[in-house]
Amino acid sequence: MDPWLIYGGTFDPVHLGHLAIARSGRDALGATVRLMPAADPPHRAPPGASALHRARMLDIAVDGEPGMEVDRRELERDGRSWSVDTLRGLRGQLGGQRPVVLLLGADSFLGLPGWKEWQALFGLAHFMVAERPGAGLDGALPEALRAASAGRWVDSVEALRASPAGRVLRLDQPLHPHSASAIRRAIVQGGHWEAQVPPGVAAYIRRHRLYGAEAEPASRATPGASSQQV
Ligand SMILES: Nc1ncnc2c1ncn2[C@@H]1O[C@H](COP(=O)(O)OP(=O)(O)OP(=O)(O)O)[C@@H](O)[C@H]1O
Ligand SMILES: O=C(O)c1ccc[n+]([C@@H]2O[C@H](COP(=O)([O-])O)[C@@H](O)[C@H]2O)c1
Repeated sequence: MDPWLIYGGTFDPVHLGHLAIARSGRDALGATVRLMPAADPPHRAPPGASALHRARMLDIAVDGEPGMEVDRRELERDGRSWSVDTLRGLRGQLGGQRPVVLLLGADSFLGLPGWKEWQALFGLAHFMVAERPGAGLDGALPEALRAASAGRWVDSVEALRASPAGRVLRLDQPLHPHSASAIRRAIVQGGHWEAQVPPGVAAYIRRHRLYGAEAEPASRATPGASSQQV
């Protein structure tokens, strides 16, 4: 059965690192990747942009990307966006046999023991983990996670296809330096940030003055150019 690949995040804002690992996950698994913005993300400060803006930026980012979709299921229910609730809902929709793969960064995976009902997650989905600068997997697992993931590590996507849940795969991909908090900081401080997000997302951030961004200076606007209005 074709795996269901889901990539949850705050995406505040979506950046090129997100898109790169979404593409890697999609290509490795040969499955559509569904980027799922959290409405009310647990374990972090409230996002700088509303869920509506974050989802629209994702729409812009995936536009024209084959095999990439935005999944709004966490925006369509009330309350905090606990992953265990999301995955149980997904299981209700897909049944128990279809492989479900949760794509996430290594920093998120290392924090798994802090997630709601985290041990139950292994019964609901596989994990595909993307390392990032400062968050590798070698020797870094907290003891509870090391114990819970022992015997679950696999080294090929075929093993993810072969069962519904419970395996962990390190995604083979180059490291990407981008981070949403660094981008938000650069916007506030007047630093360079636009090249770290897709051009349409940069335009959207300026148009809506998100994160304290200034509207694009008139001198840089191209007369007659039609930027995509979303
Ligand atoms: N450059 C990256 N490489 C690998 N994984 C990443 C990268 N950026 C984000 N991720 C992962 O994508 C998921 C969603 O990330 P999130 O939306 O929180 O962005 P972020 O850049 O980590 O944001 P922040 O800097 O605000 O924490 C998380 O699992 C995170 O670990
Ligand atoms: O369910 C939880 O307890 C939980 C705790 C922390 C993070 N998550 C999920 O992990 C994904 C990445 O989170 P973040 O904060 O790095 O954007 C996103 O889908 C969150 O909802 C989920």
